Amino acid sequence: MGQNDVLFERAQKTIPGGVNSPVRAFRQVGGTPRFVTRAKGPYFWDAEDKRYIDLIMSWGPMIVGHAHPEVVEAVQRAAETSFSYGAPTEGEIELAERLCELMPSVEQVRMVSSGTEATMSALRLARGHTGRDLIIKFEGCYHGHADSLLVKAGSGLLTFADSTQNAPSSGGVPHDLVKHTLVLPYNDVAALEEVFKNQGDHIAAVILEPIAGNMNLIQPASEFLGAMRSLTAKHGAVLIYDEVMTGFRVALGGAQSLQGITPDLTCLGKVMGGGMPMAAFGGKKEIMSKLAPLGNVYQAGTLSGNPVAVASGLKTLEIISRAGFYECLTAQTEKLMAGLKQAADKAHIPFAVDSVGGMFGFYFASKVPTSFEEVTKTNIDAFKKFFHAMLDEGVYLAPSAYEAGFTSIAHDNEVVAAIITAAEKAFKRM
Ligand SMILES: NCC(=O)CCC(=O)O
Repeated sequence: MGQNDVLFERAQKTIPGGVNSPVRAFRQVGGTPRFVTRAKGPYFWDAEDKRYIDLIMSWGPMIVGHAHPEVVEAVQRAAETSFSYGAPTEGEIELAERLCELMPSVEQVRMVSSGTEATMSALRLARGHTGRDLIIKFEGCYHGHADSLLVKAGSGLLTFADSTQNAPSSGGVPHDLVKHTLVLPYNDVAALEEVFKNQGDHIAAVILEPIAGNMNLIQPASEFLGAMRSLTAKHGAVLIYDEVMTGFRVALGGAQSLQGITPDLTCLGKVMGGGMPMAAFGGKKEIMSKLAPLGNVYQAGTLSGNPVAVASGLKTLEIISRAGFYECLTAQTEKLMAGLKQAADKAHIPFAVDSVGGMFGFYFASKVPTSFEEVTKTNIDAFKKFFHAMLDEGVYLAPSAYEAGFTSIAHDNEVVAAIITAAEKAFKRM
């Protein structure tokens, strides 16, 4: 028994399933989760001191690489002045100003501590603003684990549960609550038009991942986004872009900057905190001013705008704003995906790839899927074999075929070449 097995056995005694978030548990692929001891740049080391090239980067946040010296210094400096005040600081204003500058649709922003809090609060705000209850979400999109959003949800719910029923994806979620959640297929314009035609004036909000990253990576068609923007505007519903995953990862201005869409509200997290518990939601001032203490929509948090997390976020945003950052990140990620595809082709394995900025998807299928249904038809057994062969070779992929992958600016030519060499060996072994 190795040290990872020892720790996993010990963890399961006091932590349900041995993990603090289900996607870490290797449930789809089998085997023992790796217990991390340290990380630097594109690498982390496990409890057996084996080094891995990290291709999840904490599921997105670590876009400048692990333990970037400038971020570490900023965090240390902030930590020395206390971890939390529960009172406002100038750093919060600076971070809010920076977020509004980088995403012009965000006129005002409020900070929270996790992506779940951001989407949950945005939804409450949209309902408070419109005085309506109904919301629309899309199959396979995951917006954190707030009750209303756990219907046909992606991420861990797609990996572990039966997400094929139009019922709560999780136990503990009242049917009475999710009856206000309408679920439509991603990229289905006709379904969207139909719902707005019949119930448009009762819809508070449409929430979506503008590039879905919780059912592998799925891109939206531009007609789908265009229809969504015009239908929500016409019927007075709030369009919520959940950019927790895509914000500052696919481009400096998020997916909305690539798509030319101006949402009413945007949810942010992951990269904006540089790996600290930090998230935000923001958008039109007219809507944001409905929040307490100005308006009657309540939302709060002891650690919201936490000074250490603000320092980490501000420094991370500074680094990613430097000239050439996204050009380099995008080129390296594309090079990686092209290399993986070539290696699979050589081994005659049906394989497709996609990427946007520093976010990628690969699929054991002959073409890139465009919907939740297509993703569930990809070859999961082939994925499992590939996952374990890559793990043996020292490359850590998301332990599920239903999650996107993430690179960082530290994934340079040498690292990309090492991943491709590992993949050539892995495909041969399959
Ligand atoms: N799709 C997975 C994630 O975004 C990470 C959050 C989690 O642990 O569920």
